[in-house]
Amino acid sequence: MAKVIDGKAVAASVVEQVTAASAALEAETGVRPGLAVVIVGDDPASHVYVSSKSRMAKQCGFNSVQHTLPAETTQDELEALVASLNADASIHGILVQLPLPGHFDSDAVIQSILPEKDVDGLHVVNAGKLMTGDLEGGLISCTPAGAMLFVRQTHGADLSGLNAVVIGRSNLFGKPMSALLLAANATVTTAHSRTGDLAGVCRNADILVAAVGRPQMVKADWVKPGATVIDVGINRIDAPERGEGKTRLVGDVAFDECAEVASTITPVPGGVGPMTIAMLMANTVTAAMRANGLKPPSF
Ligand SMILES: Nc1nc(=O)c2c([nH]1)NC[C@@H]1CN(c3ccc(C(=O)N[C@@H](CCC(=O)O)C(=O)O)cc3)C=[N+]21
Repeated sequence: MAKVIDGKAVAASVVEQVTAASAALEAETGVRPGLAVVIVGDDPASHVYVSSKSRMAKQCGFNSVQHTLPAETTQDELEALVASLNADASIHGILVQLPLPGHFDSDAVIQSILPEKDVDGLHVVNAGKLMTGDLEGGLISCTPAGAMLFVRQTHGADLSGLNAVVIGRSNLFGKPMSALLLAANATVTTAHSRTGDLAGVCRNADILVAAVGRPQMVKADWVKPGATVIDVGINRIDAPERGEGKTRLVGDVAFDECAEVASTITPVPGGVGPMTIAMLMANTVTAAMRANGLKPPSF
């Protein structure tokens, strides 16, 4: 049976470091890190995530502000809000919760955020810094940054000689994850829905990262014996065994069977999810310290 990574515990230790850095910033400059979270529309799942982000921000000692806009908000109105947050010196991090309702040009909204306040790491400037190996100068997308912390805890900082396979190629996760693994000297394959013999490709992986959005798709015979398996999927499926109409969260990995083959594996829930929020806090304190001429710790 594989070692199961406790994402909540690792996230708690990151949050502890963030809280200390935030207190040090405030003691030295009188400035509290400011995080603005913008949510448009009334998707209930999004509201759950946003409230846990606000709660965690307060726990870190941040000034946390939430802007809740109606679903009918226009592109111009949303970009005007971002512009006012860009100009607000008390705000160091801006997160626009995705997905936005269908009538928005999400990319235009994201690119309107100042790169130094883009705590999601989605601005082309931040994506470009990551792709060109400048890991210290920009802000890195929270979920891959969190997944990478698990990888470092398991394998150390140098992945020389190890094969890593990332299933998924989104700008939010797959591409930055592949870039981080490559920067750590892994030999990286970015697999996706059009990959041939996906199972065979995955069986080569010493580090297998699944971000496909298909419940329990990765099976035991896709996993190299002794591999590290990181599950980035969050899928809600029916759970009639829990009672009529009940659901539960599962990842993209068939956990029980893969845990028999892997040496280390992350659970869902309690794996990458809590780390995403912790790394958002880390990016916010990083942005606030840089804005005030201090060198942030490395997380
Ligand atoms: N601009 C933007 N940035 C994001 O980072 C972003 C976003 N939009 N939109 C939605 C997704 C999703 N996301 C999650 C964060 C934490 C958990 C999390 O903590 N999950 C818990 C379970 C939570 C539950 O029980 O529902 C866990 O995995 O243990 C999940 C999902 C951030 N996202």
